[in-house]
This record gives sequence, C-alpha cells and structure tokens, in this order.
Amino acid sequence: MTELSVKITEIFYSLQGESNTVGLPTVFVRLTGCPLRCGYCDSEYAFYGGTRMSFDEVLDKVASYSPRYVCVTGGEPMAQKHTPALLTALCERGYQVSLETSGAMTLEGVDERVVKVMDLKTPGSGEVQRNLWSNLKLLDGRDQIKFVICSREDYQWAKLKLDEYKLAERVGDVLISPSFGQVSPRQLADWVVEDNLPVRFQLQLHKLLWDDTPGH
Ligand SMILES: C[S@@+](CC[C@H](N)C(=O)[O-])C[C@H]1O[C@@H](n2cnc3c(N)ncnc32)[C@H](O)[C@@H]1O
Ligand SMILES: Nc1nc2[nH]cc(C(=O)O)c2c(=O)[nH]1
Ligand code: SF4
Ligand SMILES: [Mg+2]
Repeated sequence: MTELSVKITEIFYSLQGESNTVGLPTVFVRLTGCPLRCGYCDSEYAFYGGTRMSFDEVLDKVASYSPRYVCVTGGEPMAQKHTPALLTALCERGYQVSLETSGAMTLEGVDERVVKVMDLKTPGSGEVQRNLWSNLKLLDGRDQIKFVICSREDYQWAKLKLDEYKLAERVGDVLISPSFGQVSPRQLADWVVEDNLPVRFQLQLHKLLWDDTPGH
C-alpha cells in the first residue's frame, strides 16, 4: 500500500486559543489550502504552498511534543481527501483530537472520537452560501458550533439560526466571538448578556498573548 500523505503548512505546540478547551496545551496541525475566502481570515498564509508529509512524518512530529490534545486546522482541513484517515490515525495514538472546520464539506466519515468545531459562516464573512446545513445532523453533544461575528447584522443572523436550528440543544457548546479587530469584544459581550443568549463568548486567547504571530 502506498503511504498516505497530506499537505501541511505548519505543526506547532501552543495553548489552545479557541473552543471549549481554550488554555490547554495543544499541538496544532495546520493543513494547506482552502476553497473559501472569508474576509477576516487570519490564516491566509495557509492557502498556498505547504509541504507534503507522509502520515508517519506528521505522527512523528506530533509525538515529539508528547501532547494530550491535537487540533487539526488549516486552511480548510476537510478540503484534503486524506484528512479523515489522518484524524483516525491521530485518535489511534490516543490523543484527544479536535477538528476546526468551516463545515463547507461533508463531515461524514470523520471519526466518532474527533471533537468537531464547526464554524457557521455568517453573511459578514462573505461565505455564508458555503454553509452545508446538512452537517448539523452529524454533530452531537461533544461537538461545538461557532459564530464569528463581523457586525450587528451578523449577530442578529446568529440569533435567528440559534433559534431556527435549536443549536444550543444539538451540541456541547455554541461559541460566539468577534471577528478580530472588526467588532469590539465589549460590544458583542453586551449583546450576548442583554439577550441572555445560550452561548459561550470567547476571544482568541493566542492573539491576546502572541499578537497573531504564526506558530502560536
Ligand atoms: C483559520 S480557521 C481554519 C479552520 C476552518 N477553515 C474554519 O474556518 O473553521 C480557524 C478559525 O479561526 C477563525 N478566524 C479566522 N480569522 C478570524 C478573525 N480575524 N477573527 C476571529 N476568528 C477568526 C475562523 O472563523 C475559524 O473558526
Ligand atoms: N493558539 C492557537 N489556537 C488556535 N485554535 C484554533 C486555531 C486555528 O487557527 O484554527 C488556533 C491557532 O492558530 N492558535
Ligand atoms: S474557511 Fe477558514 S481558512 Fe478558509 S478562508 Fe475562512 S477562516 Fe480562512
Ligand atoms: Mg488561527
């Protein structure tokens, strides 16, 4: 059998800056390439280039940090055909594996053990039409849904979707955060409190700590 490989932008060890494992030491595997173009994307450097690595090379690099948590991100990880197999290989090694995804591609075939963090793209992202709503039925109480808010209109849209799809009842956490530098964190926090929204508000911890430097 030929060995499977994936295209990788970076593998690094840092503190989880997002999701409900925020603050936990985590290895990040950032896969190259994304078919979306969210206006706020902070990972454009992962759109092109990258290095093709065999699964063994990826697994060895991850193991060199002896992590408990591994976060597979990108780019859009699900845009590479071998990502589901890589996720399973990471689970087999005993890591607690999470997947950061736009949910624009089907999540069918993703290992049950993987915690899926699916970003529902808002109108303000410019990619709302890419949301694959059928993915919602593949999420369960261990998974998370995320809204990155660019404006008051985005906030109102998120509120509607929360209600329409009963999102808070489907997943472990619905996360809401400001698009960095676009909406004031305080403003978004006030809206959430005012409306008693069933969400977990968050700021990207790594940006507060390390100022958006790649590799953190
Ligand atoms: C870079 S993306 C990679 C995974 C996948 N492509 C996605 O969009 O979920 C990881 C997460 O960072 C978020 N993100 C990207 N740029 C951001 C910004 N400027 N402010 C806040 N969150 C941002 C995305 O919305 C997404 O939830
Ligand atoms: N520290 C840190 N935490 C993160 N959580 C999700 C990230 C991502 O880019 O997907 C990320 C990232 O780039 N850095
Ligand atoms: S889907 Fe993710 S990686 Fe792709 S452009 Fe949007 S935020 Fe960036
Ligand atoms: Mg990031």
